[in-house]
Parts: sequence; C-alpha cells; structure tokens
Amino acid sequence: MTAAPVTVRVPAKVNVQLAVGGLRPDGFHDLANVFLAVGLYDEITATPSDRLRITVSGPDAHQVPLDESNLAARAALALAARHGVEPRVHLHIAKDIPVAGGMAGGSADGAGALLACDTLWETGATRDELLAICAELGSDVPFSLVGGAALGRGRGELLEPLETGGVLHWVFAVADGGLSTPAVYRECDRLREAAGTGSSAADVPEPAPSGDLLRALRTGDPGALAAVLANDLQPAAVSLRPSLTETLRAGSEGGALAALVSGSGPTCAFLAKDPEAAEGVAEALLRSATCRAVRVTSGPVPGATVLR
Ligand SMILES: C[C@](O)(CO)[C@H](O)COP(=O)(O)OP(=O)(O)OC[C@H]1O[C@@H](n2ccc(N)nc2=O)[C@H](O)[C@@H]1O
Ligand SMILES: Nc1ncnc2c1ncn2[C@@H]1O[C@H](COP(=O)(O)OP(=O)(O)OP(=O)(O)O)[C@@H](O)[C@H]1O
Repeated sequence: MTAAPVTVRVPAKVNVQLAVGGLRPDGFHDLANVFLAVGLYDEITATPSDRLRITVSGPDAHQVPLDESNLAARAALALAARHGVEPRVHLHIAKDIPVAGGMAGGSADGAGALLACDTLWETGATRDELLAICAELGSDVPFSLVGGAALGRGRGELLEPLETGGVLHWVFAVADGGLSTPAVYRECDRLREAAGTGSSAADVPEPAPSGDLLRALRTGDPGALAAVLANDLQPAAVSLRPSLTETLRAGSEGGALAALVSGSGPTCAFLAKDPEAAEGVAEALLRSATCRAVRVTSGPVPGATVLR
C-alpha cells in the first residue's frame, strides 16, 4: 500500500455508431457499439482513509450519489473483495462529465476508481482482471478503462480496439436534466412495438458495425464519418425529450457536418470539420439557447490514466 494519493483521469465517450438489437431475456440488448473517447474528463483521487468514503466536486456534484450505489464505490468494493483488502479509501471525484448525459460519466468514475485503488493498494490486478471487474460494473465501464476507439459487442462490454486516423473535432450541447439509460432502452423497445416490427431478439436483425463507418474512422475523414454516424437510441431519446430536435437543428444550422444524440442522451454531439468550425457551432448553440452548456473538444483520447 502506498500512502501518497493516486489520481486517475478518465475521459467521456460518444457513440459514433450505436446499433441496438432486440431485447434479450436478461433485460439487455445486443449492440454494435462504436465508442470514441473524447477530451472531457473526470478525475478520481484515492487516498488512504479509515473507511470507504466518497466526495464529489464540480457543477453537477449534487446529482451524484455518495453511497455504495456510486460506481466508484462499487469498483473499490469489488477490487477489495477479490484481493482480500479492506476498502479503507477516500475517493474524491472531480466531476466534469455531464451526469446522466449519455457520455458514460458514472462509468468513467467506476473505471477510474478501479485503477486508482489498484495502484494505491498495489493489488497488481492484470489488465484482463480489471476489464472483467469493469464489465460487472456496467456495459460502458470497460471502454472507459481502454479509451481511444473501440467496437463494443455483446451488451457493449466485449471490446475490440479500432484504428483511427487523425483528430476529430466535436461540440457537445449539455441539456438541462438527464435521461435514465434503462428508460431510453425501454422507449426504444416501445417504439419498435408501436411500429409493428417487434422488439425481441427474434424480431430485430442482429446489430452489425458499418464498414463505411469503420473506414471513415480509419482515414479520420470527418466528412465521410459525418455521412454515416448513426444512433438507434436517438428516436427514443427524442421521443422522451422532444426539445432535442431544436438543439440538433441549431447545431446543424451552425455549420456542424453532422448532429446526433450521444448514446442514451440527452447530450447532443456535433461533428465539425476543424477547430474553427467547432467554435462556430458552439457559438450558434449558445445563441440558440436550446441547451444548458456547450463544450468543445476532440477525440480520440486515451482511456483511464494514472496522473499521480
Ligand atoms: C447507451 C450506452 O451508454 C451506449 O454506450 C450504453 O449501452 C449504456 O451502458 P451503461 O450505462 O453502462 O448501462 P448498464 O449499467 O450496463 O445497464 C443499465 C441498463 O441499460 C439497459 N441496457 C444497457 C446496455 C445494453 N446493451 N442494453 C440495455 O438494455 C438495461 O436496461 C440495463 O439494465
Ligand atoms: N460516479 C457517478 N457519477 C454519476 N452518476 C453516478 C455515479 N455513480 C452512480 N451514478 C448514478 O448513475 C446515473 C447515471 O449517471 P451517468 O452520468 O453515468 O449517466 P450516463 O452518462 O447517461 O451513462 P451512460 O452514457 O453510460 O449510459 C446517475 O443518475 C446516478 O444516479
């Protein structure tokens, strides 16, 4: 055990393709989930303490649970149980990723706490063991650990790294209030039932990654990528939050190459040609007053990283 605090930085994600299969008997959906890590970060600092304690700072801190339902706490408990360590740690989360925004903020904290505790306790868990614990914590958590770009299969936890060429410039419109991920998946099923196509795994075609999209990521051509960005959860997020239509329109009119809901939403993501175009999209979104905050960033960026 080291006595010095350990700080880990973990990025948010955007899904450049989210193909959703039918509802499985276990309540999850099979996915073809193309993740991209982007430069909005939470920082998790682990310090020795007399007991497990969570504190959170940042503008959305009041929305984050401080009990054992916090994904950072669950990560510490899972690692401690496996290695026979007492989970005596103070985890401080400096939160910059929007809460319940479809950008995997809680997942970032789970992956970050796991890496921070592994380093603090000198547990020496293997990468595969860390990934297995991440998958138990949530479908998005393994990607928060690895970052970069990756294809997630199964419920999103089975990752295959993807090659990317060049930097992609993004603008994110943060909404007032979050959306619950299970509620958005339920709405997706409801819309499929209402359309008469059915929502079970037998009714919905197996989700598959788009070859054009993987090629566009490889070349890093934002124009080619913009043409094929796709999120099967977008109609459900818009159905639950119709005002997102105005946000998506404002960013498109502001010069974005493409606009889509990030994961389960309600954050909206806009792909821009270059940094100047991204600033133009951000200004248009701010003028439109269709969102609570605007963030300009880029990706891919590395996953959870120990800063010390
Ligand atoms: C929307 C995405 O963010 C896209 O990356 C993820 O699929 C959500 O991942 P997550 O927040 O880590 O979700 P989990 O904590 O694993 O699951 C929360 C709930 O979301 C639904 N869920 C999640 C993942 C999945 N492949 N199918 C689902 O139906 C289930 O109702 C599940 O009970
Ligand atoms: N460390 C955490 N940070 C934020 N929320 C957390 C955390 N731990 C648990 N939660 C709970 O999880 C809910 C979803 O939060 P989160 O910010 O992860 O959503 P999200 O970004 O939409 O997730 P995803 O994109 O993975 O579907 C919150 O409303 C909160 O109750």
